Amino acid sequence: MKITEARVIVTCPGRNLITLKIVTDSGIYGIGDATLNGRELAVVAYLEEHVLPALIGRDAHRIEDIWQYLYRGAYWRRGPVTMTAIAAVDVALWDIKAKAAQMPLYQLLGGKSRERVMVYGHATGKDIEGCLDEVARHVELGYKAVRVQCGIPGIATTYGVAKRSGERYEPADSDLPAEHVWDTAKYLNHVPKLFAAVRERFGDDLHILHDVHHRLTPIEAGRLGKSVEPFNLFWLEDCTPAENQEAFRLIRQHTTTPLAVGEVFNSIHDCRELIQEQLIDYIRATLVHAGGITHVRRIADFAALYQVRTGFHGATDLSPVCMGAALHFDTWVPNFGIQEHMPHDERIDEVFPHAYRFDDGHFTPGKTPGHGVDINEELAAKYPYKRASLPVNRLEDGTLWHW
Ligand SMILES: O=C(O)[C@@H](O)[C@@H](O)[C@H](O)[C@H](O)CO
Ligand SMILES: [Mg+2]
Repeated sequence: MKITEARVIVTCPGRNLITLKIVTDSGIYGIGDATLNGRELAVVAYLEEHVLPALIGRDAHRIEDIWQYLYRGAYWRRGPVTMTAIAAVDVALWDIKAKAAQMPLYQLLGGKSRERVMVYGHATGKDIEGCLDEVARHVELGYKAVRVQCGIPGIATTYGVAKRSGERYEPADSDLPAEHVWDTAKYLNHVPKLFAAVRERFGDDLHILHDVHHRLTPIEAGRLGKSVEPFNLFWLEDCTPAENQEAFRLIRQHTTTPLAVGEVFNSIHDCRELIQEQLIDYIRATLVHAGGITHVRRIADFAALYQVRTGFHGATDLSPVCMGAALHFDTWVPNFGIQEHMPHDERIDEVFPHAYRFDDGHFTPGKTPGHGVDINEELAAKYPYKRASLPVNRLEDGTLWHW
């Protein structure tokens, strides 16, 4: 089955999303997500200049060989741009192979390990009360797990909180980076009160998750983890920047609060020690940014050896193509933990018709051959690209901090 065409589709139905479409001489085509929030056109250039011309004429069934060709053959290995480009090709080829086999992708991976996939939603609020109302709405919708984020008194803008209540949270909200201000002390004094209020109102069974978004030092993360142990969080996410994997040894010495890391990782080398030393409990690296199914399957299998479970990133800046493929992966992977779910804007759902369905706090991926997601190219063309940048973050004294 020869690759005859490979093209990138750039669209912005409410936010920029990049899709790769690979067409074969059998008429079967596959699509992959190539979206890297705030750096979209870098991936487009990488694909169009350095990858797609080399794909034409290759056998679409040789997924592993093409992956190795694009990884080892790049010379300049790893990095978010390279691995997102490779991921888009990889997921499109797995989509093709599953369609050719006339089976849903999870069957090709090894069949179902579960009937449905537990997801967590995002409850945010300008203050604790506002967040509690959003938790109540998610519980009403059937979610068994909710990520809670709220504004911090004395800090103007906080990660994860929409500008206006009820609005969708979109971090890439300006042409050039907006400047946010942060104060760790105010955050550490306030956020345990949020978890206490959630437990008080919703009891012990609701899974509570929280994203620190890389902002603490290791000892501050240890202090926070210890202070919130009474609230039995499902996980504390990105509690400190994880380039230095050893930093998590210090955190682990101080707390049993489960730790999740990895949405910014793009290869197994970013998380090998974290997994091997059991410094984390959930690995978040997902298909679109970590080299696709072929590589993330290696990460998941390695994590299984150390009882680390998957907890894929699933923000709205990852397209329905990534969500669809991830849900098939989640349905198969034996060491599944949880899947992040932020509902996409209706315009995005129209551009990307999909087979996955939400019910009672869980998703099912659908049974259509492939990953079950398509793209309406005519509709996609109606939404031209518009540059959007992620914010930067400064401490109150002006120090450039982690966003
Ligand atoms: O856990 C998450 O979903 C967040 O960390 C993301 O919203 C992240 O900020 C965005 O994906 C960045 O583009
Ligand atoms: Mg996160």
